[in-house]
Amino acid sequence: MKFYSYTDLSKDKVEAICLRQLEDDSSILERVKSIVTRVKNEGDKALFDYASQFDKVIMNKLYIDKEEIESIASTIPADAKSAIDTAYQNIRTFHASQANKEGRVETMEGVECWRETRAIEKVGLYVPGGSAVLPSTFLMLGIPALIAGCKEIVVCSPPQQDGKTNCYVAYCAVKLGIERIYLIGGAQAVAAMAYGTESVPKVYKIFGPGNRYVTQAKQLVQSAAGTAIDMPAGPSEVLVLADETANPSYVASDLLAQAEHGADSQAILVATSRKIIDKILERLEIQIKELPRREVTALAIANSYAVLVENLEQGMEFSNVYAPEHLILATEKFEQLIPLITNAGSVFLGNLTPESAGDYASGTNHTLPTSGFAKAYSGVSLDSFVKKITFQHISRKGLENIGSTVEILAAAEGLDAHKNAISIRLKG
Ligand SMILES: NC(=O)c1ccc[n+]([C@@H]2O[C@H](COP(=O)([O-])OP(=O)(O)OC[C@H]3O[C@@H](n4cnc5c(N)ncnc54)[C@H](O)[C@@H]3O)[C@@H](O)[C@H]2O)c1
Ligand SMILES: N[C@H](CO)Cc1c[nH]c[nH+]1
Ligand SMILES: [Zn+2]
Repeated sequence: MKFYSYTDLSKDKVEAICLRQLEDDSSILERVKSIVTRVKNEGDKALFDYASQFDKVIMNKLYIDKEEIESIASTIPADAKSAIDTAYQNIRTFHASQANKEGRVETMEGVECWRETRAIEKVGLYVPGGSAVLPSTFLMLGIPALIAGCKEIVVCSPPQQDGKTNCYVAYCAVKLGIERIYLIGGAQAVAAMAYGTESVPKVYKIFGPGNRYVTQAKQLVQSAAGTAIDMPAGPSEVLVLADETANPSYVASDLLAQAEHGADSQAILVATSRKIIDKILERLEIQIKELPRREVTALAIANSYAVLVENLEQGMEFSNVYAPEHLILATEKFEQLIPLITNAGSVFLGNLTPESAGDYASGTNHTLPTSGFAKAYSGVSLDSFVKKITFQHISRKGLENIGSTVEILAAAEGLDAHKNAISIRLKG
């Protein structure tokens, strides 16, 4: 892990180390463009070919239906079933609490404005399944989609070696009432949902995290096909801000938890003394040896760094520039830092709140902006699955009250037809 001392870094250098761009980003874009174009032009045929090329599976059908889903789901071990049930309940409770009805507002006497919520009718959910299959993501996307009332929910997830999905994903589908899973992964899944193919329905908005192919494809179809996306939710990352009250073993475990997602993940340690950094890295070296995914985890750690800061406030200053997907405040003084947070996807407070709890089961959503997009995007929530439509109603009294304001502003813009739409009513 590289090391920096914050006070020695220029502003430009801080910006530079916060960039998540990797060397081959432009080649990923070219590859994704060609995949998306082929799916758009050739539909299912391209999907079958890509399954064989990237997922190493020969598929004779691009999906599994209710009966097969139920049969796969029935093989789930009892403890996993009950863990999914608990996670489902917590995620449902938290997301259901986000459904706030707004009232009507009278901005002037007789001028009433309000918003009504409507579900996005057709949504596409991407459940990652490359280096690890993530049924937890299925819950994170499926539950708010159901609460919102989305009518058509299309689900894509890469085929596993047997050309199917696993029992955990299948059980999530049963719980969510999803009757078809498309076994398609990567950029080709995103393209299929954006343009539609013979088998895959076209959707209005695509949700879900994924590797750099998936994330790049979502950004591409947003501009090329006009498909909305939740946000760029790419390779996982965490920034841990630690002081002398942190537990080094806990911090090491949190850094490794995100690093194990993939070689392009990042785990950033920001600490108030060199001694704390050394202790945490010592623990990390011990823990990593025990991990089954230690090789890929080590690559992510090599792509990560530690930053020495003078105090927690300076640590927050750095964190806000980095804008982490996950921010862990490994300090007993977390309360005083909350007001200083301006950019982060999801925040974990204190020494007993591991980020893994949010990944699976506490209730918050784990689909979050990465690569600095937390500066402008929120993570997935119930809001992501709905549109807020504005309404207004103006009475005769309201027209009299607002009329001249609109007429004068329309005249100022030289738009007489706008002005007339008021004048004609005032006269009538
Ligand atoms: N930001 C978030 O909210 C969040 C949440 C969960 C997971 N994640 C991230 O999601 C990612 C999941 O990645 P994954 O790879 O395990 O699964 P994935 O499902 O995102 O990608 C697998 C697919 O990538 C495609 N692919 C693989 N190699 C390719 C190549 N060389 N060219 C073109 N396409 C290729 C294949 O089609 C394959 O099906 C991880 O980076 C993880 O950190 C992020
Ligand atoms: N940490 C991921 C979000 O970046 C979510 C996840 C799913 N499974 C385990 N972790
Ligand atoms: Zn995770």
